[in-house]
Amino acid sequence: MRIAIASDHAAVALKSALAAWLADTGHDVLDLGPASDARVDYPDFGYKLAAAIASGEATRGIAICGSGIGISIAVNRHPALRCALVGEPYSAMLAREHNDANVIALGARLTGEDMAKACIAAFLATEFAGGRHTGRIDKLSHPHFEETSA
Ligand SMILES: O=C(CO)[C@H](O)[C@H](O)[C@H](O)COP(=O)(O)O
Repeated sequence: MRIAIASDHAAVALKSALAAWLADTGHDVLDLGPASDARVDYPDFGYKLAAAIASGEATRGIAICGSGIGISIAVNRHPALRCALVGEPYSAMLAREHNDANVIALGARLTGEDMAKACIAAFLATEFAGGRHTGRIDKLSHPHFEETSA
């Protein structure tokens, strides 16, 4: 399974550490940048990651910015992507089991390297449970915003 990883300037150091760790543990890693900590805009790298997953260039993705918020919003703009912002492994596991997330987002200014690794390990080890969750995932692909009568 190929894993794409991308960040903004706030998370370059964590991204490099995680990419090296993933490669050391036998994963095929696609590092989509940035290559330095020069200031960049998280949407550009979130969109790059989303495109790599949507095209099949990678199967799963890890998106990192300072808080994880901006880049997770960017990734989720792509209709084929489900990105979950996580800070501990239980959420990372549920993001796969219930939400079939293809990307997790992490906040480098909030989550340390060891916790980030634990989140990624849970994310990569968990399969989508299907069943009652399948229809809910389908609804995410076909959003509807009718007003309720309440
Ligand atoms: O998108 C974010 C906030 O939701 C990220 O934390 C960014 O990394 C952050 O906004 C970058 O901030 P900076 O002051 O430009 O380093």
